[in-house]
Amino acid sequence: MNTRAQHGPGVAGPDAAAPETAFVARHLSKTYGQRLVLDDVTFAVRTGEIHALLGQNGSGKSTLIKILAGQVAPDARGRFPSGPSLSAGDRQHELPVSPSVSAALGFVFVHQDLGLVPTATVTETLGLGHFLTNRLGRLRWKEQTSLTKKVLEQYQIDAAPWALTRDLSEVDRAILAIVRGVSFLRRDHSAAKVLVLDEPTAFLPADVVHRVFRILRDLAGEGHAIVFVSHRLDEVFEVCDRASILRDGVLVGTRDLADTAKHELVHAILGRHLQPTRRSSDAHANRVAIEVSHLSGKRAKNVTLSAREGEVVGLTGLLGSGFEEIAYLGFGASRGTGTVTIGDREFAQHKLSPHRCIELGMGLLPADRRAASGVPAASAAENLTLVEVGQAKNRSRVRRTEREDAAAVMRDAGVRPPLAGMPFSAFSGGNQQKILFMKWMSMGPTVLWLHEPTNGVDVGAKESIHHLIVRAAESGCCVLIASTEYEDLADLCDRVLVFHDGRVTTELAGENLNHRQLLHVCMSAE
Ligand SMILES: Nc1ncnc2c1ncn2[C@@H]1O[C@H](COP(=O)(O)OP(=O)(O)OP(=O)(O)O)[C@@H](O)[C@H]1O
Repeated sequence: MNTRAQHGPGVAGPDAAAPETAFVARHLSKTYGQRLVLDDVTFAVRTGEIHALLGQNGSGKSTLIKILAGQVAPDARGRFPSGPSLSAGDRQHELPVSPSVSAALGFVFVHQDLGLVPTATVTETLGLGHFLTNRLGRLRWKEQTSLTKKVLEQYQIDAAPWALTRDLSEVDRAILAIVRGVSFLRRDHSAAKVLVLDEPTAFLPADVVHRVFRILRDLAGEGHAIVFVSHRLDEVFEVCDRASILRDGVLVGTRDLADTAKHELVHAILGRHLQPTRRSSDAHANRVAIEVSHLSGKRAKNVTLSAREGEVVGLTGLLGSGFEEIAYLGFGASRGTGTVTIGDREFAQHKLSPHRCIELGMGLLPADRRAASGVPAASAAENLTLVEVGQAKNRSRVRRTEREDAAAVMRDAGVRPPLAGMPFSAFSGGNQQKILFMKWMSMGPTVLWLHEPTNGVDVGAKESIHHLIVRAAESGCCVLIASTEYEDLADLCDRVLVFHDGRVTTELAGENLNHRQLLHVCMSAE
């Protein structure tokens, strides 16, 4: 193992002049109000490596990246006498730098929010900063468009060059942002040497993730450096060479991943080991909680399935295979055909509405928690009691419940901080998800649909959400999880239904249910 990367916080990293060092950021501290969110971090990355930057939600990863990008100024002095600096190649700058100096030092960023202009076309997005022009400075649109077409083909993006980025699917927007970053590095005479990707795979299905990884490996092979932020540790082990770990703003170590086990990495991130969530259930003896028959929608075709009280059932497949639609059809949140039976009451799908489903004891936690689930400006307590408010005749009773119970519920679910009056938007993604989960649990549901319940949440929050799911099932709730997180499905579910082309083609349970088998079945269906 190379000891140069093993420095802790505050210890000078490798010499910037060493040939294999892509950049070193030294003595980064950042205080917001009274809170120190980065504490004298020194972060070094080599050329030709894919370097993971890991840590729980709120550990300081994005702040560090924004300092590199020139979007956030670090504190002038940390606990050490020398101020913050950034060295890349043979250039060294005191921090803060402006975004243009960051670019001149060779940094290219794909931020968490992707940074695409919604009203820009695909061609404008890819061409920005290096449009083809003639000798008079006029744009050569025809050539630019055919260049865009080639890039779209090369990276298998399903879009027209003139399409607006806001009209692309979430997946295509994410790939477009990554490809734009990559094309900066590959451009002739480009100064760009370091690609920084802040959670690029959060919304990407497994097959697309592998496509992105191939691109990243090629870039690293060409001598570029890549910083990769992710909460998905399997992906980190698959594509990264080394990992630096932030815990509460402190860089607790840099590890060579070939010499590190997953549990060691988890321990470094959390400062403790995970509690296992695998469970055994005997739900097969329980009553059927929900039955859907011949359900069809935009993608789902004639799907029939049933699940029992206390059972955890996974629905999976490649993105677009139809599994992700069932939750919304079953909850009456999108239109289709077929029937849904809850208890002994059968409903035509087109007669279902979310309001009716809630009355019947169903809940749905959608994947897009910000836009489709939580109310950002409302407090945690208000979000927690939203279902009750919708159903209640007496609003003042609800307000009392809100005041009295919210903090206790939040503590019980491990929400940090358990401040009932804090706006929902101020919580990290993982804590938002715990609040929304508890919102549904407060009505004692018989059936709970979850769509990608741990998307973008850190390894600790994921553990808490898994425990909440297990607890819900143990209390008799039937939980149906639509997800492409194969390892989680294998850990949590009694059985998993795999979709292909809108239909359930395989059911895995017992010994056959493990993440490798799930991945294999999903990919081979393709
Ligand atoms: N502009 C800001 N003002 C006040 N506090 C901030 C600001 N930006 C970030 N923070 C706080 O700084 C801490 C670190 O945030 P940061 O976004 O860097 O974490 P992160 O590790 O990237 O988290 P995630 O994995 O959720 O993206 C958090 O507690 C966050 O609430």
